[in-house]
Amino acid sequence: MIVKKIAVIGTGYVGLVSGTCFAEAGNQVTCCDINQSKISNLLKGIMPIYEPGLKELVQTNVEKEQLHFTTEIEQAVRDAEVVYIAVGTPMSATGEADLTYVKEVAETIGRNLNGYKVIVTKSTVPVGTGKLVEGIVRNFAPKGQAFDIVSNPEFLREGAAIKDSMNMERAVIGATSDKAYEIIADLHKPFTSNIVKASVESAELIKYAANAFLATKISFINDIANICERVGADVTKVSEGIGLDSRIGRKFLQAGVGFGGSCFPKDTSALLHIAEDCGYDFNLIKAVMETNAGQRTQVVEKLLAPLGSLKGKTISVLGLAFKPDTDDVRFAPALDIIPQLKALGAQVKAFDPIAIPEAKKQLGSLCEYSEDLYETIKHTDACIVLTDWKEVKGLDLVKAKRLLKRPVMIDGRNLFDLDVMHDLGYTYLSMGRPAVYIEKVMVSHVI
Ligand SMILES: NC(=O)c1ccc[n+]([C@@H]2O[C@H](COP(=O)([O-])OP(=O)(O)OC[C@H]3O[C@@H](n4cnc5c(N)ncnc54)[C@H](O)[C@@H]3O)[C@@H](O)[C@H]2O)c1
Ligand SMILES: O=c1ccn([C@@H]2O[C@H](COP(=O)(O)OP(=O)(O)O[C@H]3O[C@H](CO)[C@@H](O)[C@H](O)[C@H]3O)[C@@H](O)[C@H]2O)c(=O)[nH]1
Repeated sequence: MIVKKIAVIGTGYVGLVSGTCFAEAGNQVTCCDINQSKISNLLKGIMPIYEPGLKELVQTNVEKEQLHFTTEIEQAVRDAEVVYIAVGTPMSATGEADLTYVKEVAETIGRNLNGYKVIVTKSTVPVGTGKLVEGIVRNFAPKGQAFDIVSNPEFLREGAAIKDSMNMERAVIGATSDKAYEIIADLHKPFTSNIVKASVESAELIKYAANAFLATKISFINDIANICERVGADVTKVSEGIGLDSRIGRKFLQAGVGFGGSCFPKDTSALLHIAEDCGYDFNLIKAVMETNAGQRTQVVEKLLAPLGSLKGKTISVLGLAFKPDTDDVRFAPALDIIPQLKALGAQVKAFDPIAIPEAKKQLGSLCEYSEDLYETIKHTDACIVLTDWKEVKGLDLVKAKRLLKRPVMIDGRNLFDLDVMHDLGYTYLSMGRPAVYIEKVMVSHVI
């Protein structure tokens, strides 16, 4: 690999992780952001996100002087040979990807183009954004200044971001020239030997197709789970039975409260808009989104079955993050479900080991927060499992039952064994598995 000077614009989950990994591979990397406090914290060694292994890797590369942080984006662009765009592309009010930040950055790059550079989009962007960025850069760049555009989408998973980036299953590179392709392929040599060379448009679509396919697997198994409940089958067995067929595979077949996070909800919606824009009615993806929304309301319906009304009841919610090992709460099930519980008259106590500060920004005083699992459960009428944190998986069920006012658990992640829950005397309603129903929901002794 030939060492490069790289500017990464946007120091969020993707920019910070990929910038750090490029530095770890020996490149000179400057991560830039418009958010002053994010950059000043990073300069003090304070990470803006929770991601296993990130802090240590940042520290090592800052000490080696291979990783730098700045808000001076113009200078970073001027100094770089490769400029990565890693800003957010959030869901707009109408459901498509909002390209405001990408366009802003393209203008900044254009204005500061002082020699040949490869401009790479890592943000998830609709097909055609490569051309859009090219047009903006050309508009603001000095006349005749050469540059190339590359689409190099990101596939990391939150909670496993460093691992995924240092050891990619594949890299996808769509470039406007062979020269640019070779530069970006060379940068990826330390991370993977599987490189898919595609057009810019194909690379852009690969990202959405990958996320939509995974989301489809989840909604498919959730639909099967809903059928299981009606016919007395167990979705975990169905999932195992189909997943052992290598053509299907076992991954992403865990039924539950539906997918959340910063990517699947927004990217399925953006793909629907991409399809609409080219005159294609993508019914499958509409159904995937619809099934997912339904999984959220189901949890509340399951709670109403044993409790009747929620008025005057207190419910404990186990897990605020959209999945374990992250503090990200974007489109987390808890953000939908806690307001539903409140609207039905319940008081809510919520547990999370890491995501409370992020959740508070969204939910405010809608619930009480605690990092103590058993304090959260204590004196509540029922608990709902929303995130498969290891702390929740390892819950002492005997102790939890003693602390609960009623032994009622709604499990949105299918964490516990049905026989165990039955023998312990829980009313236990999970997703796509037979209900464990204790006829009389007794008020148990609270220690
Ligand atoms: N989070 C993930 O797991 C993940 C994985 C793959 C792809 N993606 C995609 O990558 C992109 C970034 O996602 P993220 O989760 O890292 O977002 P994020 O919100 O965590 O970070 C984006 C950063 O860009 C900064 N920014 C915005 N405008 C800027 C500008 N004009 N100049 C400099 N910085 C600016 C913001 O301040 C923020 O720090 C999105 O398109 C997302 O869909 C995300
Ligand atoms: O069998 C499963 C697997 C996942 N999920 C849920 O699906 C969501 C997404 O999970 P995951 O894919 O692990 O998390 P993300 O960090 O959002 O990663 C996805 O989104 C990223 C952003 O585009 C991509 O880069 C990754 O490849 C893609 O996996 C979470 O709410 C999970 O709880 C399920 O409900 N059942």
